[in-house]
Amino acid sequence: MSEQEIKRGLAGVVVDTTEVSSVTAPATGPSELLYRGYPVQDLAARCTVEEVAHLLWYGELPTTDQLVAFERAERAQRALPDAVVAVLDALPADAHPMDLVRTAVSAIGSTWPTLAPAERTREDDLARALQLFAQLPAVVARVQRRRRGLEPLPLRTDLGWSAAFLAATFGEEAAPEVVRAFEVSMVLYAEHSFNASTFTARVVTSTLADYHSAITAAVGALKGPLHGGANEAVMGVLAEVGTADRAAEWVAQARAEKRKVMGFGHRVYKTGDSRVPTMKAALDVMVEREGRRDLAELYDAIERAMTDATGIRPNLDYPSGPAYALMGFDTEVFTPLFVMARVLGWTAHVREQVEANALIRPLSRYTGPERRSITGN
Ligand SMILES: CC(=O)SCCNC(=O)CCNC(=O)[C@H](O)C(C)(C)COP(=O)(O)OP(=O)(O)OC[C@H]1O[C@@H](n2cnc3c(N)ncnc32)[C@H](O)[C@@H]1OP(=O)(O)O
Ligand SMILES: O=C([O-])CC(=O)C(=O)O
Repeated sequence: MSEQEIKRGLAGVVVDTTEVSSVTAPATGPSELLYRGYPVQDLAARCTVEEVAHLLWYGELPTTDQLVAFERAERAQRALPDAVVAVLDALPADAHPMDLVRTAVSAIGSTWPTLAPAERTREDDLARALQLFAQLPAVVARVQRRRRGLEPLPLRTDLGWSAAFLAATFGEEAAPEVVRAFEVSMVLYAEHSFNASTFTARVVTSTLADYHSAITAAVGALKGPLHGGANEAVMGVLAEVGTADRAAEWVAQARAEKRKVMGFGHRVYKTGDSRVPTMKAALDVMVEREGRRDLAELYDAIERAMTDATGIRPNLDYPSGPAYALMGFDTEVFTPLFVMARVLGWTAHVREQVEANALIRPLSRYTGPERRSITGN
């Protein structure tokens, strides 16, 4: 057993099967991401987040009647429970938004009964998933407004999930192209197989722990800058580089210092993240709207400099970060936006784990001191 090859970070290890999504990343040629068989680009172009939620949870895109019922159920649950509002309001206003979101998910969980594992049903799990999907926008909108000293606004129920969130955050209905750009980002962020946060949710679920423990842990895993936190960290890169003409020199310096450039590289995709072109198109819409050619030039220059110097390609966080900035979000709120979408994938995987559970418990190779005795006092 001790002679087994160690795959640090589980790189390249297939640990289970999944029907939720597939990531194909050949050594050469284009990569592909499918949600239950559908290319993510097609879903981003043609579907709402609500339709994608239905697909991820139930395995199929909704019929017209199913969508009406699904939207009605989601809209009915948008208001936060009083207990969750009280918890959020008791936390420091300057706490990192991801800390507030993580605590909110845990607090939402406390409003549900803890079920014995044998009592757990698919219906109950899906009801919890729907509530999280419906209420996370209220949490994030509240957090964003509080950072600006603004009173929270209720989520409107006459608007779709994305439009209602943007209206509750910024106090007015967003233009249709902004809603679409945001919606595209949400569809692209919704699911990505066994990434670190989803795997975290599956590990917690594998112990038969409760639903919200798994999702709370997943939020924690997403916060790190090697994973979801990179969309926030990208803004630091753009700010440091400053202007397009400095990109090549800055990248050379980062390489010399062996610094990771946030928003670039990926554990699975080595020839490019299949989601980037779609998100870049959404960013371009925001750039045109806001008249920010300077930002687009800076973005392109850093990408070119990275590709020329290292061959390392951008991941989804690279275009998402500046797109969210142009939509008007604070940088620290970018990863909570990722949570709002990825909760769909996490909850789909939690259910899959429950339905074919095996405790996730790998082995380690001990490299500490040899067996020894306690001597003296
Ligand atoms: C939605 C998402 O979560 S996507 C990921 C978001 N994360 C980021 O953008 C953070 C920046 N990127 C990274 O740190 C990495 O690319 C990761 C963590 C995402 C994947 O990394 P791994 O698969 O573990 O590869 P690893 O970090 O070992 O990198 C392999 C080589 O490429 C280099 N490399 C990888 N990414 C980067 C980067 N962003 N900047 C500079 N060099 C990089 C590494 O330094 C390493 O070089 P070496 O072999 O000379 O030591
Ligand atoms: O798959 C990964 O490792 C990271 C990622 O791109 C995601 O979670 O969307």
